Amino acid sequence: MAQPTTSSRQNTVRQPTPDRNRQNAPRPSRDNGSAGRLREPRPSFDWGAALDSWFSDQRSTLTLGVLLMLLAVGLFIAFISYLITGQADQSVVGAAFSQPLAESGPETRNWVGLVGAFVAHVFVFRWFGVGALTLPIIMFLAGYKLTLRRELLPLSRATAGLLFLSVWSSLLLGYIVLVTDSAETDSIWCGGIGYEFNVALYSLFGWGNLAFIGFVLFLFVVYFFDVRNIKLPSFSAPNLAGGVRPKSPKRPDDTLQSYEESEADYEETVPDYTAPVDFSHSVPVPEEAISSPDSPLNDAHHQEASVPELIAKTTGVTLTIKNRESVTDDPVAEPEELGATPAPTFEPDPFEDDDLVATHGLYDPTLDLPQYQYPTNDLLTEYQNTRKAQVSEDELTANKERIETTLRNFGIEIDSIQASIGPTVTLYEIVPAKGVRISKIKSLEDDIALNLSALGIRIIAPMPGMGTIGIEVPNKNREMVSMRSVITSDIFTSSKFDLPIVLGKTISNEIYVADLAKMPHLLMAGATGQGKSVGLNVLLTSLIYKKHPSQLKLVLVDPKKVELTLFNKLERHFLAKLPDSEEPIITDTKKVVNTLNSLCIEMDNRYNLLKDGGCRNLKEYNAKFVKRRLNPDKGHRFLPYIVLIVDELADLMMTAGKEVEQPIARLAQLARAIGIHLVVATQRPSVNVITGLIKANFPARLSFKVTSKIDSRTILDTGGAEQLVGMGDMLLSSNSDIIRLQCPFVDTNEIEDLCDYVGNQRGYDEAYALPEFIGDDGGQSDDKDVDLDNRDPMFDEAARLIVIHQQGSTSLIQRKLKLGYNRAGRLIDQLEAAKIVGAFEGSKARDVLVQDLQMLEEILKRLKGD
Ligand SMILES: Nc1ncnc2c1ncn2[C@@H]1O[C@H](COP(=O)(O)OP(=O)(O)OP(=O)(O)O)[C@@H](O)[C@H]1O
Repeated sequence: MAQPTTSSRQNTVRQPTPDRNRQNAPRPSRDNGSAGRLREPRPSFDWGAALDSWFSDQRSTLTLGVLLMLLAVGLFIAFISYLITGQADQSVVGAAFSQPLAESGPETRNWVGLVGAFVAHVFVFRWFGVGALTLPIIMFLAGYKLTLRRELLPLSRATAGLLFLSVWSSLLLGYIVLVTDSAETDSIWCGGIGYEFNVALYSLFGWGNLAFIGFVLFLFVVYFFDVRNIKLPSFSAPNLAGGVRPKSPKRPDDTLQSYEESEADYEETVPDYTAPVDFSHSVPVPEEAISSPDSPLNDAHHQEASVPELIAKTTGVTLTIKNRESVTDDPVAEPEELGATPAPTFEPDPFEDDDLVATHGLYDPTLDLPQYQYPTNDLLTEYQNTRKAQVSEDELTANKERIETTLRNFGIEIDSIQASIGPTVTLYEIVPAKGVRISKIKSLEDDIALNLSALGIRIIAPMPGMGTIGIEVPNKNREMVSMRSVITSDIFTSSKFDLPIVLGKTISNEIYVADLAKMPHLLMAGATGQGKSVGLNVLLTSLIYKKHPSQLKLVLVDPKKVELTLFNKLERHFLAKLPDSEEPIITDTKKVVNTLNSLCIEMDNRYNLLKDGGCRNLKEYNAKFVKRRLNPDKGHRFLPYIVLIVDELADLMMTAGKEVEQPIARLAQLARAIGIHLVVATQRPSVNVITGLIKANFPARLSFKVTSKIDSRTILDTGGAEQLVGMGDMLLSSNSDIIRLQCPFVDTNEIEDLCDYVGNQRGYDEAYALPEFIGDDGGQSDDKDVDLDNRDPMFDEAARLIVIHQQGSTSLIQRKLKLGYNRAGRLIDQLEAAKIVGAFEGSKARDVLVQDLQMLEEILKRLKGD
């Protein structure tokens, strides 16, 4: 049987507290076994946390951001002014310290007064010359980022570049001023740094100074632009007549994400193949059009272009397109021009091109919703008077004496006993006298509990890694661990886990944060009213506080129909659902089965994507996608984590049995690598609910108080959970370690505020769509009477898309044409009726019945003629 332990494990972090670390030890004295006084370590002010919380407050960042931008504008004006009027101001600045300010002020000619003149004198005259102008630019960029939470330019890169420019321009201008002997009049342009540098070295190297300055520039270019990424052939971009490009895209980073952007207008212009293009509109191009070595399309960037753009490039026909909606109406889309063979894949993948990162920067999924604000701490209640467990010295002494007496009555002598007070229980650690067998103490568990007349005694014999025995005794007055106290803790805020969940406080008051991604699934049990729902809310709250909606999707299954309803409001941010379902939270058993199967399809799809991308797991895959190494036109996309929460497995197992068990087990077995994680809760941890198949695939298990030792064994493989004291008191078992935790408390009104806060922000158009899954009974498409005379306006475009991709999938239409599920579904029905795609075949994509665009155009013409 697994030995209980309180040791930490790989995927958890605990707040180091003095007593667990045995350094500052706020423990009772060991002398005579008498109760010691528990001393609190003196709290020291935590600057890091204070700064963090200051920066997480939007008011602070807004104030600082606006201030920085105002300062930047002021400085910029002051510097420009100094470059014009600086000669005159130099004497004023020089005299500023020797004469009253009232006299210096009016003499200043700088547009920003004496202060402007003074600051400019230092930065421009003393230091960088005209290069000082970069400083206000950097400040402005930083202020803009703080204010609007988005970047005008990548800040760190721009800062590095601009700082280099300021120093380098100073050096170069310093050289020019020196060799032209114009320091009297022009040293203001180069500043003191550049001039003094050149003066110091000129006598030694002469014109070698210039060579040095040139070399510095060379070094900068080599490293800043990382020449390894520059592919020489791409320097000579093909110069084709005609083409389209987006009119001044707002941000390069936005090329792959346009959820919040309106469609850009397009104008006829000189082709610019390096300009970012919205991938969501792009489709692959027939191979012939690309594979030819002298094809203008044989370049990484060209894959990003849309069909008409590509046609324009291949044929030389120039399109004038105001809006992409009109693309398919354009008569130039002659299929012959494109070549007849549809070949949706490219080999080798021209996307393997670092230039994309150099041009667009790294892909940032959070730019899907750039204005998204993470929830603030004040949404959670700060409970007063509940901060510390109240265990009096009398209680400690009494318990110690009773433990000692009880043990002595059974003939067990002890050397010492000491206590650590936790939020719910106090741990008495006993060092038994030499020769006492530990199994003897363990066997007396019930007798000791009886003598201490307290529920919830748990004996840990021996304490792992120590020669001691632990006895946990519940406190008379327990501490309520508020959600706010754990969410705002350093350990949680600074956690770098992929899916950090804060599970509560340990016996030694350490905050316990685990990584759901490493668990990788969690099975939760607990009799009714013991804190399971609160536990699930805590878990969800942790994730929502830490994750951006683009990084995490939740699938919520709630057969009880009441527990998770509040999370409805997160539909367009965090929730994922089946495309045809109305409700984002799944309550109906049939739908649950479909959802689980749909997740299995998502899992298979993700595995295929990983295989295509040559990655072993989600992290590697996303990292590669972020570096723009995976081509979105080949179906690659940033994959958010998916967390499936099932509140009440028992209900489902009773009604659907195997239908539920199998997909859950399959997901639990395979889904960890592709970022799908399961949290399954049940009131009834009996073997027909937590079957062997399910249990075997959930290594991490959490138990609130259960009603019997058998239940405890079912969930934890050991007793103990029946002795918990309720209200969030729980045991976590993972990798055969068992640890007792007090779950934080989060109330429904806090959840409501949190969901309102997130839900009221701008979100995606709809919930994250899981793949279609239709069970044996078919389920959808009740009326198949499709009227082809009444075709959707996007019919032609959808047909071309399907034929070019040779993939009859609704989600392809949805994604590429940016349509809702229902409309895409109607389109696919119409395409089926027009015999362009085949019939629905369960989870497989439909067959495409039309082989090439030429055939398709004939069908379309016929349809129009009818
Ligand atoms: N971590 C906690 N700290 C303090 N009190 C708690 C905690 N968790 C639960 N409680 C108390 O226990 C009550 C019941 O908790 P909860 O609703 O989570 O139980 P449950 O196990 O989900 O019950 P059911 O299965 O019937 O829904 C809460 O209303 C709250 O008063």
